[in-house]
Amino acid sequence: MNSYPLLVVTAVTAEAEAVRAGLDPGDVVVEAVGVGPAAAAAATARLLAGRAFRAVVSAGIAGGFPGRAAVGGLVIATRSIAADLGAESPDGFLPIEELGFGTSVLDADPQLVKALQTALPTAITGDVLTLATVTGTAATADRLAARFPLAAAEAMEGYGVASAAAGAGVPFAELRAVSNPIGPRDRAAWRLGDAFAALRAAAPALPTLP
Ligand SMILES: O=C(O)c1cccc(C(=O)CC[C@H]2O[C@@H](n3cnc4c(=O)[nH]cnc43)[C@H](O)[C@@H]2O)c1
Repeated sequence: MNSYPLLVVTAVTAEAEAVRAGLDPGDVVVEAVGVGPAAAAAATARLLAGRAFRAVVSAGIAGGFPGRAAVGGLVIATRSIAADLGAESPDGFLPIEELGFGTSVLDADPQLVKALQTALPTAITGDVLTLATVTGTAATADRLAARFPLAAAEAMEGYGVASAAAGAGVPFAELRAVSNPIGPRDRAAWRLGDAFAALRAAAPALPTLP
């Protein structure tokens, strides 16, 4: 492990506070960087340009694919995938790879994934989708589940944070606590308290990351 601090970025302050509540002061730098991939990428790039960090973790709450990730549970990303980066066509969605403009898939650092798995043995591991629009219908949920058979969760920042990390040459990981099932929008049913409690309980694993 190098001596630089770990950077943990969340979307909103409530997520950052849940992570900080599980840490000793000074263990890790935790910053809220905004909602969505663009805000997350821009703010993370700025943070990485201003100070040396040994790694960056995108952390926060997420939707879980029913039958793959339970509400209140944790998901460690193997890959962060920009699921809506591409083009629609009459024959279905065309990812950016098929348009010839780069990649929609960014791998998490294998050493960070392994360290998170060791420290958080009850967490599940899978792909985490990044979307600019929260899924709110059964049809979209089913379509995403079929397109991404290894996806356990969706959130709005991971791919943006991963892009900034790749640009800075810093290892990246994503850790999510599931607040709601992915499907028909029912904001009142989001279990924010359970997800924040899971984030807080997971936080002591963060300073152990290489
Ligand atoms: O309403 C509140 O009190 C509140 C407190 C803290 C956070 C929120 C958010 O809405 C956070 C937005 C954040 O959550 C991720 N997220 C959660 N569920 C999903 C989902 O089903 N699909 C996509 N993203 C989800 C996302 O990363 C947002 O940045 C509210």
